[in-house]
Amino acid sequence: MLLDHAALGDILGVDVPESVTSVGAVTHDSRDVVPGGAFVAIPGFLVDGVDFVPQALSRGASLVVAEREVPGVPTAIVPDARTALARLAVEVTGRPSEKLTVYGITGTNGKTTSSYVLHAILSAAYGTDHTGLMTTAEIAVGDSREVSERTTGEAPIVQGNLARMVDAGVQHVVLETSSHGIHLHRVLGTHYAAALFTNLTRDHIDLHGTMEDYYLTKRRLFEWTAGPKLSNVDDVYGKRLAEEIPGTLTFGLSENADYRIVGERVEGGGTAFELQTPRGMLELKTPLLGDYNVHNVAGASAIALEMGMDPEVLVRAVETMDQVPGRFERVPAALDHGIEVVVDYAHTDIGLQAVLDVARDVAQARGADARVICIYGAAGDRDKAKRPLMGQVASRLADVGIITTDDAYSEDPQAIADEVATGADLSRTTIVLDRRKAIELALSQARPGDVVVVAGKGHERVQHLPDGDIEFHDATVVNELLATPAG
Ligand SMILES: CC(=O)N[C@H]1[C@@H](OP(=O)(O)OP(=O)(O)OC[C@H]2O[C@@H](n3ccc(=O)[nH]c3=O)[C@H](O)[C@@H]2O)O[C@H](CO)[C@@H](O)[C@@H]1O[C@H](C)C(=O)N[C@@H](C)C(=O)N[C@H](CCC(=O)O)C(=O)O
Ligand SMILES: Nc1ncnc2c1ncn2[C@@H]1O[C@H](COP(=O)(O)OP(=O)(O)OP(=O)(O)O)[C@@H](O)[C@H]1O
Repeated sequence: MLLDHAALGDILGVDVPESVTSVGAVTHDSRDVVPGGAFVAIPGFLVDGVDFVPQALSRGASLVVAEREVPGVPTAIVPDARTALARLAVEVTGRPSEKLTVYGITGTNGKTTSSYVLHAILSAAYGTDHTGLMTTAEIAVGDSREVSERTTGEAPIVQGNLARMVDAGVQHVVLETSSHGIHLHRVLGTHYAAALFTNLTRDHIDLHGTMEDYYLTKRRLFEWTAGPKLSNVDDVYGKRLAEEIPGTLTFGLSENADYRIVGERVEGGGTAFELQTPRGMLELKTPLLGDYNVHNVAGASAIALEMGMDPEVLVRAVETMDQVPGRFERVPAALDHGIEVVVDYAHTDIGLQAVLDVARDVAQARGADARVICIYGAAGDRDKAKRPLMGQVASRLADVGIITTDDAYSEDPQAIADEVATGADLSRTTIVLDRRKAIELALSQARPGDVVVVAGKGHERVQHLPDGDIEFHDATVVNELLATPAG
């Protein structure tokens, strides 16, 4: 949509240089500028967007927006560049969220999984071609899927994707909404029809400073949402959210939950439970395993029901949904070899504990001698405190541990592995830095019945190493190795 000079002044609330007649696109990245588009210079954490104004102009930017004067360049000077970016992105794409039903999902854990459950329910009700998804793992615009780069992209990405969805005839969209997304105004101006809160545990303190700020940031999604709001009452912050935001309903194990989980049990390779709803009881079965996934399924179901979903359609959708990419993703080909191989995104001690608890249940169901073999590692340039804790958890919950390289970024993979190993039981742990070789070792050691957990990278397709990025997708590598005759 073309924004003229007057519209630009209204949107930005500041003087726009006289020379600017109109703008047809907006970006915060000089490399993505198109002729006639606006470039918004964000003062980043590492570099300042203003440094890239010359490149933006050389690519044909018709408007520069920044928080300070850019010498020699007519600039719209705004108090907050990210707010300006979001406002321009919403308007230039024609306010797409107002033409869609957008479901926002936030929380520390379970956002992606809950998003996939809700997407499966919506797809069953309205058709995959009328349903969209934006998550850490994938972006789905109707039937077309692409790999996602971020949980919640910058405003031009979010609004651009929503606009693509409108053009493609999508009506219902699940938008995984991170606290970065809210704090950095990536979703500002997005019209949410419904909101779901999964839980809140310690994370992202580098961005928020305190848990209180982290919570209040997530709470804003609920302040923006006029329609149905669901919160996990079993979580301390979820309970608080329901108390603080009028009209918020709850789900969980608690007796007082509006949507109450009862009778959870492992059944037919998946999980079954009853959901007591304000309008009667639903018998739900899901292929997903693990206590936490019962909460994810319950929350997604509750929000869908509050939005008027047919319960029968919902029950069928939950039962037949596909695996979530990289979240306890079972590799089918492994079963032909008598073993179970699971790829999971767990990249913290807490995540590792959750996945290994479920893996242990699966192993026990496969036989008294079945072992859990865990391949894991910690990322570089990130929280170092978790490294020995990951070693401890893996040694406590797995029979065999193989420490390997995750995304090392600029750090030495051997040094990271050594730090992880300080927490591990070295009598049952090997370090194999090459991730492919580590997986190969685990598969060669696995005996019939064993469960192999490949933790850390989940759906991701690139490994970031000090020498550069390489293509690496755990499930693909597992399949390749399983297809290679042992030699
Ligand atoms: C810590 C953090 O949030 N960093 C964000 C920040 O990066 P930065 O300050 O280092 O800045 P920069 O990207 O180097 O550059 C500053 C500006 O110059 C621009 N630039 C840069 C280079 C160039 O050639 N031309 C150009 O115009 C950039 O587009 C940017 O606008 O500003 C960038 C642009 O807006 C963001 O992309 C970047 O997110 C980074 C990539 C990131 O990974 N963020 C993570 C932590 C994140 O957002 N995670 C949450 C989910 C977390 C979860 O739920 O677990 C998410 O929603 O994904
Ligand atoms: N409801 C939940 N409560 C606690 N832990 C969970 C829950 N759901 C998932 N997990 C754990 O968190 C991991 C990541 O799950 P998921 O990707 O759904 O969460 P997320 O919030 O989207 O995180 P990310 O944005 O990092 O992908 C899972 O592998 C599992 O170990």
